[in-house]
Order: sequence, then structure tokens, then C-alpha cells
Amino acid sequence: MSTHYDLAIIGTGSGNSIVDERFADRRVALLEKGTFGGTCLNVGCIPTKMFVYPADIALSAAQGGSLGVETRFDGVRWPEVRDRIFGRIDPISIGGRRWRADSNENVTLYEGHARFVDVRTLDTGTGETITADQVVIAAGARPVVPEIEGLAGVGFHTSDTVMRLERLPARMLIIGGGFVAAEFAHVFGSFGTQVTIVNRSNGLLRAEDDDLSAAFTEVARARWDVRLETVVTKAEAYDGGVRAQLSDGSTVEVDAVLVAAGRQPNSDGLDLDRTGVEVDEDGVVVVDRHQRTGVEGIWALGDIANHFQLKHVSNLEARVVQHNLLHPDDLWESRHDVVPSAVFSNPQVASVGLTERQAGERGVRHVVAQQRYGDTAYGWAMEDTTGFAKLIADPDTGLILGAHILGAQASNLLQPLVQAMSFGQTAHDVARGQYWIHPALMEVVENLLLALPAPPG
Ligand SMILES: Cc1cc2nc3c(=O)[nH]c(=O)nc-3n(C[C@H](O)[C@H](O)[C@H](O)COP(=O)(O)OP(=O)(O)OC[C@H]3O[C@@H](n4cnc5c(N)ncnc54)[C@H](O)[C@@H]3O)c2cc1C
Ligand SMILES: NC(=O)c1ccc[n+]([C@@H]2O[C@H](COP(=O)([O-])OP(=O)(O)OC[C@H]3O[C@@H](n4cnc5c(N)ncnc54)[C@H](O)[C@@H]3O)[C@@H](O)[C@H]2O)c1
Repeated sequence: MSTHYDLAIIGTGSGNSIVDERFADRRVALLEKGTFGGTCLNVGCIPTKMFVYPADIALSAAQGGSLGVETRFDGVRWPEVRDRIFGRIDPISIGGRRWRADSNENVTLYEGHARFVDVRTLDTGTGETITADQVVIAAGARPVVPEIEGLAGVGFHTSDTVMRLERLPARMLIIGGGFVAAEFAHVFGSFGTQVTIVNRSNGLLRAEDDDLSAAFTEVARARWDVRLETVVTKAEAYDGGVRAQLSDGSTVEVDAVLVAAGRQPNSDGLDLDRTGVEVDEDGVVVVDRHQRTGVEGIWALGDIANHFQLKHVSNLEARVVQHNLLHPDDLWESRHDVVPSAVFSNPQVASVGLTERQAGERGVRHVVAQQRYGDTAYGWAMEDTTGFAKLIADPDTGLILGAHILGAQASNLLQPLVQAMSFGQTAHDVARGQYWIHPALMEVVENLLLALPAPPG
């Protein structure tokens, strides 16, 4: 006979944060097929940023001479960096697992590949089948691996494995030109690896505003070998490394290959067809604004249930599901209208809301303001030549429709603009209604806001 639970949660990434002391009177099954804690903790946001920080230091050291400071980059002790980072992260995952498995009396951890048998029944992949009144699908996404002849045979990496490399490769080929490619090109490039990026589209970070994508691509071309509108057609083992043939007829010889060609939801591994839970054309589970699927009692959240694939979105959705499980008569909604993101490369890129092109395509009345870092006092201090910020606003109301920043600390500089958009504050009010610390880098944002004409009236 199957064990029955009040609640079953598939995935211990954001899904693990749902169960707190308010669930003490409910029997909960947690189902996990991989490393406890999911993507962000183990192979995503957290370790990548722990690599980006020393990479920023390495790059600064290499560039000190431009400001008249005698610094240089003398190399990186890769095993030490890697082991320091995972020496901090792995115990968090292990500790979290142990706590759930051994110390939570009402929670049972099943460590196997879960699949639906029917709407209320789950095969846990451990030999046991369970039933549950409510099921939360929080099974995330995984890297897409393009079909490339020979690739499977050459021991390629994805973001799941590349941070644990035994040694720093002398040469690396990165397939893709989005978030993962931009961040790892910075990490490995700054540490001394010769990076080649092969990207299918005609610019890096193509989802960003066109001006930012173009500016980032230009900086990237100066740092790495960037091949655009190009794909790898064949990969083969060669002299201890990999030789890749490209669609432009050239070949690249490298010591490691990183596939960074997007992430696909793990919905295809759950036998959802046995439940009636719908997925869209990208395999994303369809949910309403309360995170409910179309099937009573089945909820979904995170990378498997939205197109953002960002941890702060997964976290919000987990809080909404948590509340809604506890308060079925007072459902919360997930807010998806003002969702910022940041690429932690160098330079950083951060954005929220409409791009200029989207505003045009949607026929939204808009004005655009731009502000260069180099035209602010702190930008002079940095001798910055590439950083800029861009604002798209409604000329009638002064409300901000989109904001985009490329440059140092972009992920932090964006936040007041996210706040203004979230709370409906006008650009004019935000610019003039408060002090801005002089001469902080944040003056980039102040001047950006001041550059917009005041709305009529
Ligand atoms: C390299 C990288 C860097 C990133 N950096 C950032 C960043 O800086 N900022 C940001 O906001 N976002 C970042 N992200 C995205 C962020 O990591 C994800 O949006 C977030 O972790 C998704 O959380 P989740 O709970 O939906 O899924 P996950 O954390 O992936 O959890 C899903 C869990 O479900 C398990 N699972 C899947 N299928 C099954 C099954 N059938 N049975 C049992 N268990 C199953 C998986 O093993 C996994 O542990 C990054 C992602 C990557 C890859
Ligand atoms: N800082 C962050 O928030 C952060 C960091 C990393 C990842 N993430 C999340 O993870 C998601 C996945 O990241 P990603 O970089 O893998 O995907 P992405 O969607 O950002 O970029 C994929 C890139 O690969 C290219 N591509 C696809 N197939 C290709 C092929 N066969 N050959 C060459 N290029 C190809 C695409 O043109 C695109 O440029 C992101 O969209 C983001 O949501 C977030």
C-alpha cells in the first residue's frame, strides 16, 4: 500500500523553501533526483558569482596600468579557488539534506526520479509509490545540448560541471551567447584561459536592448574570440583536447568545451500526460497567477513554470505557493510585471521592463534617455569608456517602462529604477524627490532620470 501525504513537492531547489514550521501538522514528501538544494545553490547563481568576484579582481589587476597603478595579473590558483567555493557550498547542501532527512519529523525525503502515475499518485523512483492530496511541481530546468556530430563523444561540459574542472584549461570553446556564456567567458577569460565563443545569433546577449547587446558584443570581441552567426558542425577528440569544426569553414582547437545554449524545463521527465497538467510549446508548465495548474491540487513554480528562469522569480513563486497552501481561501498572486535580471559578466548588464525595440513594436508611446558613466564624476574616477544607462519612459505620465544598464555595478544601480517601476513612481519624482549621494556612481541613475523631460502638467 502507498504511503499517503498531505503534500508532495518535486524538487528541492525553491521547492525546499515551502515547508516551514507552519506545515508542522502536515505530512510532507520531498522528492529529489539530484543534489539536494537544486540549481541556484549547487550549480547556478551562487557558485557562479563566487567565481565572478575573483575574476573581477583578476581583470582589475590586469587593467591597473591604465590608471597608472602598477598591478598585474600573475595567474590564479584554480584548485584553491574551486575548493574554497565548493568547500562553502557543498556543506550547505549536505546540511540541508541532513536536516530534512533526519530532523524534520513530518517530512520524508525520497531520493529518486519522481514521475506521476496519476493525479494523486507518484512513483518516487526509489521503489516506493506515494499518494498526496496536493502536489507541487518545482522540478526546474536543465541545460540544452544541441545536436552536434561527435559532441557527445568529446566530454563536453555544461554549467553543471564546468566549475569543478580538475585544472584551468588553456583554451575553451563556449557554445552559446547568453547569460551562461557571458558569465563563464568572463570567469575563464579573466583567469587566463583563451576563450572562443561560437554563437548562433548575430550578437551576444540578444535578449537585451539592442544598444546593450551591441555594446556588450563590442567589449566581448576585444576580450575573446567571438564568432557570430556561426554554429559548431562537428566535434572530435584531438591531441588530448577537442577540435571543433564551425559552420564558417574554420576549425578551433581547445582543451575544454562549454555548452551554454539555453535551459529547458524538466517537464518531459514527469509523465505529466497522466495528469492532464498542460505544458506550453517550450515545455513550460502552464499555471494561473496563483501558481495553480489546470488540475485541482497540482501547483507548479520556478524554472519549470515560467519563462524567466531567474531565482528571484522562483523564490517569489515559492512564497506564493506556500501562502496558498496555507490559506486556500485567500490566494496570493505572483507578480510578473516588473522582473529585473542581471548578467554578472564584466561589464555587468542589468535590465528591467521594455527594451526600446519592444516599445516600438508594441506601439507604446515612449521617450528614451541615455547617460554615460563617463559623463559622471565617478565615471571620471574610473576612466570609464563603455558604461551607459538607458531609460524608456511614458512621455505623458513620466512612468518608467524599461531601464537598461551596462557597466560596473549595473546589478545594483538598476534597483532604484526597479523600485520606481514597482511602486508606480515617476522618473521626475524619483530624480527630484530625494538626495542622491555625491559623487557616487549612482549619479549615473540620477542623471539618467534628470535627462527625461518632465511630463506635461
Ligand atoms: C550557471 C547558472 C547561473 C545562474 N545565475 C543566476 C543568477 O545569478 N541570478 C538568478 O536570478 N538566477 C540565476 N540562475 C537561474 C536560477 O539558478 C534558477 O532560476 C533557479 O535555480 C530555479 O529554481 P527552481 O527551484 O525552479 O529549480 P531548481 O533549483 O533547478 O530545482 C529543481 C530540482 O528538481 C529536481 N528534479 C528535477 N526533476 C525531478 C524529478 N523528476 N524527480 C525528482 N526531482 C527532480 C532537480 O534535481 C533539482 O534539484 C542561474 C542558472 C544557472 C544554470
Ligand atoms: N545572472 C543570471 O541571472 C543568470 C546566469 C546564468 C543563467 N541564468 C538563467 O539561465 C538561463 C539559461 O542561460 P543560457 O545562457 O544557457 O541561455 P540563454 O537563453 O541566455 O542563451 C542561449 C544562447 O545560446 C545560443 N545558441 C543556442 N543554440 C546554439 C547553437 N547550437 N550554437 C551556438 N549558439 C547557440 C543562443 O543564440 C543564445 O545566445 C538564462 O536565460 C537565465 O534565465 C541566469
